[in-house]
Amino acid sequence: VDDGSGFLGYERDALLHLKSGLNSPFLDRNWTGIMCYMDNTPYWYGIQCHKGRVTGLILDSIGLTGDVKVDALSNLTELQTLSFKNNSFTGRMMEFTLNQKLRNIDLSRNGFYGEIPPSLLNLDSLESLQIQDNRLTGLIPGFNQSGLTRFNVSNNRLSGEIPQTKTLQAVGLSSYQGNANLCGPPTPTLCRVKWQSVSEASSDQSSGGQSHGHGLFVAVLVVVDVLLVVIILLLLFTYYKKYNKLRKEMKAKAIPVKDEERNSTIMERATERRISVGEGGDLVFVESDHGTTTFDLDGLFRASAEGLGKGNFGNCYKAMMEVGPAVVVKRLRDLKPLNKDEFTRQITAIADQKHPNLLPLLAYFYSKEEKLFVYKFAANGNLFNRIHGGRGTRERIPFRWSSRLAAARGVARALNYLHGNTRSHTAVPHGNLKSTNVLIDESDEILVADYGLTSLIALRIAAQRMVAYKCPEYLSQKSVSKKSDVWSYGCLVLELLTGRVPAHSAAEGVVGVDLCGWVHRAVREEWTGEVFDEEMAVQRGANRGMLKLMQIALKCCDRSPEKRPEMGEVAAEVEEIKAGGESEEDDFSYSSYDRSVTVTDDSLSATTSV
Ligand SMILES: Nc1ncnc2c1ncn2[C@@H]1O[C@H](COP(=O)(O)OP(=O)(O)OP(=O)(O)O)[C@@H](O)[C@H]1O
Repeated sequence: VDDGSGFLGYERDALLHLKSGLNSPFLDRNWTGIMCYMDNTPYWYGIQCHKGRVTGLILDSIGLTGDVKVDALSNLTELQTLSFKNNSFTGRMMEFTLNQKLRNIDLSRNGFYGEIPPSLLNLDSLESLQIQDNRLTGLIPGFNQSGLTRFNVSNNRLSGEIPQTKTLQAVGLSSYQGNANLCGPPTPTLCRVKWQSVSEASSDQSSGGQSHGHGLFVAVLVVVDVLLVVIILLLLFTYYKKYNKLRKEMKAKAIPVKDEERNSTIMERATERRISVGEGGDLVFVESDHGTTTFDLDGLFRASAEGLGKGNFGNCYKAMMEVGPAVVVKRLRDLKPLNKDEFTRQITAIADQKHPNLLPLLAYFYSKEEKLFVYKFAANGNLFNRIHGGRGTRERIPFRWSSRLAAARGVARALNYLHGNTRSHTAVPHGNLKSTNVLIDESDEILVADYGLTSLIALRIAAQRMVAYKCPEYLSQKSVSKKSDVWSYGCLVLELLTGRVPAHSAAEGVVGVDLCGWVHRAVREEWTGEVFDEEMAVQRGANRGMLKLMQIALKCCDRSPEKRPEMGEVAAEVEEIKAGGESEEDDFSYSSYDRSVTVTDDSLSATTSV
């Protein structure tokens, strides 16, 4: 019921009901309190509102699993946009009979199966239907809504003739590709052969030469089918026997790590602890300090897994084994075509990178088809959620200045190490620094993840997907360097200081900010004081430190790479910043701070070269 506060209680209940089936700790933390008030920016992640009513639900790429609760959606009668793109939903595709205002539906890149519900034909306002990359079967209903101009059912298992409606014929061939059994225009396949059942075919046999030929054809088909089934059964039987043998061998070969091994080299340990699964692949342990003694390949494959999300280079799962700490398994895709030795060399280089602020690689698995990385699980999530999650709700734990400074310090130390400025012998740029790749462990230590992938990912793919905060020279040259890392670090610090979602990580429909441009403008136009996240300002004594950190970040975000400082210099400057005020001068709190006062620190303005 609309109680006058600008939202409908039953829509909120419907969303909470929907959430209860989504298995998402992130939404559990974020979807609390009031979802939206009148036309203000919604408090809940992925919600769009108009006059307190839910008009959009955009939950893309956040690793949602399970079934969608259809009865919950039925209560969102003002819904115009629904997007669950790139998650791991399964179940039948839902009907939207009570969501008559739906204009955009995007369920692409999930595991929906079953038929496309014909009730979608009654959605008169439908403009876009994106259901590609699922497991849908059956015929395509005869969509004929005149406004439906964006339609994509590619990469499913649909079959039969594409209906000859104006709407379905107007969209290109690419909308249908990847469905082996679709026929008729716009595909080049003719729908000539009408498949008959065996009984129909044999009853036809008495009626002339043509049906005799057809009967022969069906008989050949049956024989081929039977042969195929026999071959498949034989293969399955052989595979089962081989699998059982390998399991027994594996159990016998698993060797526990001994204390004296801890100081041996990675390669020695890798060789000694190699657990062979025959031609299938190896699980190689490169780190013994994080409970790796407690699992083997079999245990890992049997562990219960929870999807953490789909990244640009593969999917991440949290694996919980019967004993020992949870680990994270990253299933890599789009790798360079490296042979096993080259792959091992690159991994050894990654595993060799050891720093308290780098997420440790525990083990890896290599087979021709599958490459997995096993990492320590960071129990307190990632920096993106820490900065932005649960805003405006009572559950939000404030992210204070001192903790943000600690995060900036941790990342600076890690990058400085990767850039070869400390003991590290090989200097490899990170190339993909962003707040979801900065993790927080159970003791609130900062752990930078995804380092070293530049050497493994196919160049063409890396060029498209790396560098979340894109620096100007990356846009023209498509290459990553230490200087592009420095730019990314500057942007990450600005995200920390402002609490704003940067443009690259904003979900569709959620407004993100070009942080560098925005803060540079604030400095130029002399309203710097207003860009700081209010949440940290409650703590006293942070004024000078915050300004100093912003000054460093802006230097890192210089458009010209040569003018950006080296990571060593940056790390040293960040180390010097004090978390609290030790002098009167440093006292600062937004409660006593006039936000209209401009902070025109000369040195700050001097750093901007935009
Ligand atoms: N070791 C870990 N412990 C806890 N959470 C993790 C761990 N590794 C990854 N995650 C989380 O899992 C999710 C998916 O991670 P993944 O690295 O696959 O994607 P991403 O960081 O969003 O993008 P990219 O592939 O570009 O790095 C992210 O939210 C990430 O923070």
